[in-house]
Amino acid sequence: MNEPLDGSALSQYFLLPTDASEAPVTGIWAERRRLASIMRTVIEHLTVADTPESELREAADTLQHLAAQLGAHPRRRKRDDIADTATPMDKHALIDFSPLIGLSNPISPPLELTLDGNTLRGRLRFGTAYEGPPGCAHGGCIAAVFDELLGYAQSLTSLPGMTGTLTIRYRVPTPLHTELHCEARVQRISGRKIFCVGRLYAGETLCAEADGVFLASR
Ligand SMILES: CCCCCCCCCC(=O)SCCNC(=O)CCNC(=O)[C@H](O)C(C)(C)COP(=O)(O)OP(=O)(O)OC[C@H]1O[C@@H](n2cnc3c(N)ncnc32)[C@H](O)[C@@H]1OP(=O)(O)O
Repeated sequence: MNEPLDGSALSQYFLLPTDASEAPVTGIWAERRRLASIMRTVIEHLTVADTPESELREAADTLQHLAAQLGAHPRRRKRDDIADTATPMDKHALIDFSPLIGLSNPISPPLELTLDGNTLRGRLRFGTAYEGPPGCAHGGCIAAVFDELLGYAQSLTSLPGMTGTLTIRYRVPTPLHTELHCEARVQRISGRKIFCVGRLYAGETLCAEADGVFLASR
């Protein structure tokens, strides 16, 4: 059974977290994002800079102090995030810690998503921390981007499921420190199975393609 998908209908299900049309985030989430952004820069410097031992020691001591300070607070419950999403200013909260798109998660590249009709579009840049072959992105990191991208595309159907199978075809090496763009869409739905396809480009160059089968919840 194939079901047609209507982009305008899909867009109302999900607020994309990094959509440029969204109002700026302020307060605690803005500070979380700022901290994550600075941490990304620290990671980049750690992986590329020829830093002297004394400065590395000083940086580690400083971060150790910060880690103890941040760790002194009680853990937030996931439910707090979900409750936050009920307020207009905190609607990003549910996905802000995603490892791929989360602006409050320093391990995210981050991948920026926007919905364009039935196509989900993404932009990202891999830093040195994502290196696989010299100068190129790690294949596992590329797969993770596709899992998120296709995963979001299937979520927009309002039949959100989990990744069952993700197949990647790596066409050419994906460069680091380069603006990349990607796209995904739902190809068809058959029972609980949602079939998605996606592509990743550096400029006009097709770097990788993905096919994903997602299984909607019973
Ligand atoms: C807020 C939203 C934001 C989303 C963005 C983030 C996206 C991130 C997505 C993820 O990373 S999800 C995490 C990675 N995935 C997993 O951990 C899934 C682990 N696997 C499972 O939980 C189950 O194996 C799964 C739900 C995928 C399937 O189990 P079921 O018991 O529901 O499947 P079942 O055995 O009933 O089979 C139903 C149909 O699906 C087929 N099928 C089962 N497993 C499959 C599979 N793995 N791949 C493809 N097809 C599969 C199966 O052949 C069958 O086809 P037919 O109906 O035609 O007979």
